[in-house]
Amino acid sequence: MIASRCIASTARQTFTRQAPRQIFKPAFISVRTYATPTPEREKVAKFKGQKESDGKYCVTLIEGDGIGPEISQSVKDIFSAANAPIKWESVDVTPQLIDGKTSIPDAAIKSVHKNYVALKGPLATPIGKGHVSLNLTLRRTFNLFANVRPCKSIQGYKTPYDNVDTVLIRENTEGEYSGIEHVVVDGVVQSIKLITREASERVLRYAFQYAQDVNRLKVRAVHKATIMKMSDGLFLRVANRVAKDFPQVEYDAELLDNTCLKIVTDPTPYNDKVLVMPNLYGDILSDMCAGLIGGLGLTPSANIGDECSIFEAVHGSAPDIAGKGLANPTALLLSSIMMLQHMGLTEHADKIQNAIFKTLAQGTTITGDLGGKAKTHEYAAAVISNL
Ligand SMILES: NC(=O)C1=CN([C@@H]2O[C@H](COP(=O)(O)OP(=O)(O)OC[C@H]3O[C@@H](n4cnc5c(N)ncnc54)[C@H](O)[C@@H]3O)[C@@H](O)[C@H]2O)C=CC1
Ligand SMILES: O=C(O)CCC(=O)C(=O)O
Ligand SMILES: [Mg+2]
Repeated sequence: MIASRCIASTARQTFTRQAPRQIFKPAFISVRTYATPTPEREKVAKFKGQKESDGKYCVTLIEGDGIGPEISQSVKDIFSAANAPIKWESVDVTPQLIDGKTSIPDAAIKSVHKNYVALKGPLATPIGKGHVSLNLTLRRTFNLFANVRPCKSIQGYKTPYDNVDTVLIRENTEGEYSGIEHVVVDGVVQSIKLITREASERVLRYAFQYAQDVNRLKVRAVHKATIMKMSDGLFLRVANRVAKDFPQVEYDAELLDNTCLKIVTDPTPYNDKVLVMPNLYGDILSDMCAGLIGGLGLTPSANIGDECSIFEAVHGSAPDIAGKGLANPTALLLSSIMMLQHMGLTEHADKIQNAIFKTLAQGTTITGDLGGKAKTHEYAAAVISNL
């Protein structure tokens, strides 16, 4: 049911050659390099939310499962200490199964539509309970077609590579995540990877526009069209065609397995590129890039749509450490920085971001995943003291 709804809604969309209306402008990956607005960046639409009478913006908060509430609390505490003009509107997204279809409660949908932005903790996907991934459902419900996943080395935290600076843009609504699976006969199942020209074009245009917008003028499409000749073949053909509309952006393509090999051997050549790819490849590669800089506790992401956007960490609900105060809230915090930047609240973004990086560089109050002993709330308190 979900899959057919997705196909139908994709088909209804009018194909457009214009740039997507909202381009996320990343402070996290670019605070020094891209601080100056350029005419190109002025062209993109601004965040549509309005300040309320108390001078604050209302943002939907989905705390999530597992470690979600703990790391969300850190964000709330730090935002409050930093006097960030944000008012949180917590919503429940416990999935409802109606006629075999996973749906988000209406109140949550209304809240995100009203506020245009949401911050989201991780959501566990129940296995074997009839639900498709709630994350995927959210991305489809709000048509969040591009998932921007930057990954940058943290000063003071030593990893095999000192200078990682990757940006990955993942198609976020279809591909291997379409959820179209069925049993052919007992012992034989089929899972369909759905690729459409419309969704491919939409994310590819976004990637090229993004590259141009942040002056990172190389786009590389990552694919496996040698094997998935029709599906990845279509994605690649669309990439080749869209590239022609962005002559100032250098473009090439690379096979996924080769990208994996090269990026873990030496990530440096990827520091000037925007990687764009179908859904599953982006899911896997983004965890791999997180591994290059110290793990999933550090990597943020932005799910971008034309109407609204949801910011979340790359990681999941971490059931192995949930409820123990061991989680690193940095990934969700950096996602909230991306959100502030998206909303044009750059001063608050910079202030909180600097405190996070200072705390990590000091290295005295860091969480266990980074080799420290601090509990989640102790790390948050250290960030607050560095504000
Ligand atoms: N966007 C989302 O909401 C995502 C949800 N999930 C869901 O999360 C659940 C658990 O998935 P897993 O495969 O265990 O992946 P996971 O990302 O939750 O955890 C993988 C490993 O990284 C560690 N880790 C993750 N975040 C951390 C943090 N902030 N601080 C310290 N350590 C951290 C965990 O302890 C675990 O050892 C599943 O139900 C999955 O479907 C998975 C990925 C993304
Ligand atoms: O929805 C899920 O269960 C997993 C999602 C995921 O891995 C991701 O967003 O990176
Ligand atoms: Mg993932």
